[in-house]
Amino acid sequence: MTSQRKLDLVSVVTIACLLIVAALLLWWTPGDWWIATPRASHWVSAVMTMVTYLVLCVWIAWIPSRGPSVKQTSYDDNAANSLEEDTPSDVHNDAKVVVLYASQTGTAEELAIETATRLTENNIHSEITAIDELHERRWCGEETFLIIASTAGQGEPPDHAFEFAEELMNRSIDMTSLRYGILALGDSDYEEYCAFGRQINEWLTKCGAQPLFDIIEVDDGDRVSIEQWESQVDKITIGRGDIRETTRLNAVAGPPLHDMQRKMRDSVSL
Ligand SMILES: Cc1cc2nc3c(=O)[nH]c(=O)nc-3n(C[C@H](O)[C@H](O)[C@H](O)COP(=O)(O)O)c2cc1C
Repeated sequence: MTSQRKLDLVSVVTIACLLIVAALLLWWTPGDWWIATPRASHWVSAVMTMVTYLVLCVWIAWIPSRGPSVKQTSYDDNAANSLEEDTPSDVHNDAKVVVLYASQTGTAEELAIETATRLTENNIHSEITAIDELHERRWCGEETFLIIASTAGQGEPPDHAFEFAEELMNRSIDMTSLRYGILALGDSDYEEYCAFGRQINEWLTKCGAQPLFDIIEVDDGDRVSIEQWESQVDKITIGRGDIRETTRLNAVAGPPLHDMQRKMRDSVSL
């Protein structure tokens, strides 16, 4: 329950209690209770009480507009967001992180969901989407992308990202407003180790995007690299505590795979 709801509930309960007390007093006082015209001093104190009450009501109603505002962000108002004084230096003025994934057998997608969950726990807005489903113009916006990309085939992108790699990644786009981090999944047994993640990194660098940290490569699910990624994700902060977290799952992103499913999948891919 939000604090505003709690306040509303307290107000309702208080008013109900006062009404009950008033009814009891009315019932308890027999006969005429308005026995004489009040004295002037009583009128004065009654008027002062009323004025004080009204002033208090106006003051309480005014408090929320002075307090910290809840920032609602949308893609269109990113430019309007301004750096706060307490914003850490490696952090951006965008209150949302877009988690992109390219995945053949689900590991990158699963890690994307975990990353978005982590961001949500850190009170950061996030959005998950497959890398090829993001609208083209988003790549030149003032955004922050966390990209988790695996390599398939012989150094190729996963199937769903094939066209994206062929079309968009061959274009030069102005990405100077974009900040990004990449987690490249691969297996050093393959000649083209983490090739697709590296290609994305190269493309973004060429287009002028700003890396938040060096590309992190994960060799066959290496836990240490994933923990390194998690600690980088934790460093992404907006420096404000008043932003409500929302995670939009644009993609057909099911729940994270259970260990058993993962083991089965790994044994299939071996
Ligand atoms: C058929 C196949 C081909 C792969 N080719 C490569 C490759 O060329 N380079 C590489 O670094 N890893 C390669 N890998 C390893 C995957 O990138 C790695 O297992 C990754 O974690 C899979 O992530 P995903 O489930 O999101 O697709 C390959 C894996 C499979 C099953």
